[in-house]
Amino acid sequence: MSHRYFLYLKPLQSTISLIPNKLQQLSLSLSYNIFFLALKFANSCKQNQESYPSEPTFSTARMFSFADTDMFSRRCVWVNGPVIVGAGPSGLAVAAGLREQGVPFVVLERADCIASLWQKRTYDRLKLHLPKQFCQLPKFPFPDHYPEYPTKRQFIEYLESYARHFDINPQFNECVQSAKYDQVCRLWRVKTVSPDGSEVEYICQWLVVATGENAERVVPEIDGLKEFGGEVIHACDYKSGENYKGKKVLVVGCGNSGMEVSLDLCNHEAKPAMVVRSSVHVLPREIFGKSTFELAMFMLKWLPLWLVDKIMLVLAWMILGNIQKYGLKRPSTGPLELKNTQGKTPVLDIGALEKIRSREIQVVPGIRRFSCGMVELVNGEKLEIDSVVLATGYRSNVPYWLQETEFFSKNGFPNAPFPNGWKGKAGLYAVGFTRRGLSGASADAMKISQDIAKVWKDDLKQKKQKVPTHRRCISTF
Ligand SMILES: NC(=O)C1=CN([C@@H]2O[C@H](COP(=O)(O)OP(=O)(O)OC[C@H]3O[C@@H](n4cnc5c(N)ncnc54)[C@H](OP(=O)(O)O)[C@@H]3O)[C@@H](O)[C@H]2O)C=CC1
Ligand SMILES: O=C(O)C(=O)Cc1c[nH]c2ccccc12
Repeated sequence: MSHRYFLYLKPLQSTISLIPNKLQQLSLSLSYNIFFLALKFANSCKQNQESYPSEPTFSTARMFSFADTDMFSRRCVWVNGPVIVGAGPSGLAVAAGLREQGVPFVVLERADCIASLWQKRTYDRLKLHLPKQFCQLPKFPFPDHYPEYPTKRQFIEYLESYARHFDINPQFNECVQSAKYDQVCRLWRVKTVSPDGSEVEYICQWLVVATGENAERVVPEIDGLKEFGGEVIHACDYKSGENYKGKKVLVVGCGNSGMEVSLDLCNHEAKPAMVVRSSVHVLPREIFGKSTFELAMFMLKWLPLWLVDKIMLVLAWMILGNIQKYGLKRPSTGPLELKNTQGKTPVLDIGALEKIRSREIQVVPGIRRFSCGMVELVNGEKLEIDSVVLATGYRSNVPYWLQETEFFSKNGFPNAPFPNGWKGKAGLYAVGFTRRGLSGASADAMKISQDIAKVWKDDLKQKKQKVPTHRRCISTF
């Protein structure tokens, strides 16, 4: 189906690659002409879209490949529609919305599969900890038989079927190195590199950043970690506790990852100690049989955030008791306000607290330094340990590749506070950076696909109108 739209100008490329080196320099000036010719060509094809009667509703983005300026080493691809960077839930949701509205697109993905965070960087026993209705993407619900909290496998299968349903076929193994807006041609230039070293430049009118809040692991520098000598992994490489039986494992961090890794280690008869260096909100996953998250969202419809926070804390205290005595100090800011202001997710307890109470998970304060086979804590206590799991969180990687400083801040999140962080200038969009989980990503995705589709359709209408006018002109002569 896509063949008709992929026009690789092979003859041009091979002709040029035969030109000797000196002449290649000369032809650089020509290449801009080639570029604009290609743009014109692409635009005229867009204009003639209605002349393809058999065009499927699910059309692939038309891409025109031609020789590029960089000594012709990099293939250049014109994308007649948006480029979406990232094939996680956010990127897929935008792609689905565009597909529904007949807007072509290209999805670029550095990994060799969709949703690589879920497929490759999560542990085996992971379950979504929000109920399924908050985790499904637009226009395609979870299968009815899915449980309230789908497993990682079920979620991945859902995403695979989502991509299949909307005929989304990302360009895998293409890692975006840089993206910048070209003021001259008023288009985005997105450069990718593949594992074999081949490079491609995509040129497009719209750029959708869907690389996520968790694109890179955070690995803190801790004194003496190099001298430790034992195994040190990040939580994203932790699959299960089966190889840790009987081992003393230091889990650094007490977010949802730290808690769930510690719990999994316990369930595999390992001996975890979990570092809590500051404070943490722990809430039960359910209150009186109802999801805590759902309850909070419901209350937020009627009550101010500070009051919902107070109610949540009273309920948490009633159900969990005083957790301070186990070393789990609560932050002075309420759980929802903390999530909103600092992006720090409260822990939704799925059993770790029980293991903390029974001392199967030991809670320890911050780390002073590591030494051979040992860790020294800030209270001076020394522990012998076999392994370390760094559950120290994730960060966005946008500043490393997007050459733009107005819309995105240095931390890789949009500057504008929710709900304004989805749309920048010059066709730039961000999806899945609202710190509101998958439902936040879905809401962004719907706004973005509608916004782009509107311009796309207006453009098309204008061009359609131009054609008959032109014909009329001819007929009067
Ligand atoms: N089942 C599910 O749905 C799951 C969802 N998640 C989600 O994934 C996201 C990421 O969670 P997570 O990986 O836990 O990351 P978080 O960023 O939530 O937590 C990182 C933790 O590491 C601690 N930390 C960082 N550096 C150090 C250090 N040098 N010494 C000691 N502690 C340190 C932080 O402490 P401090 O607060 O003091 O900085 C914090 O407790 C969250 O949104 C979470 O909800 C995660 C796991 C499971
Ligand atoms: O998992 C995340 O990162 C989310 O943003 C969603 C989320 C999980 N648990 C929560 C508790 C309060 C607010 C949002 C979340």
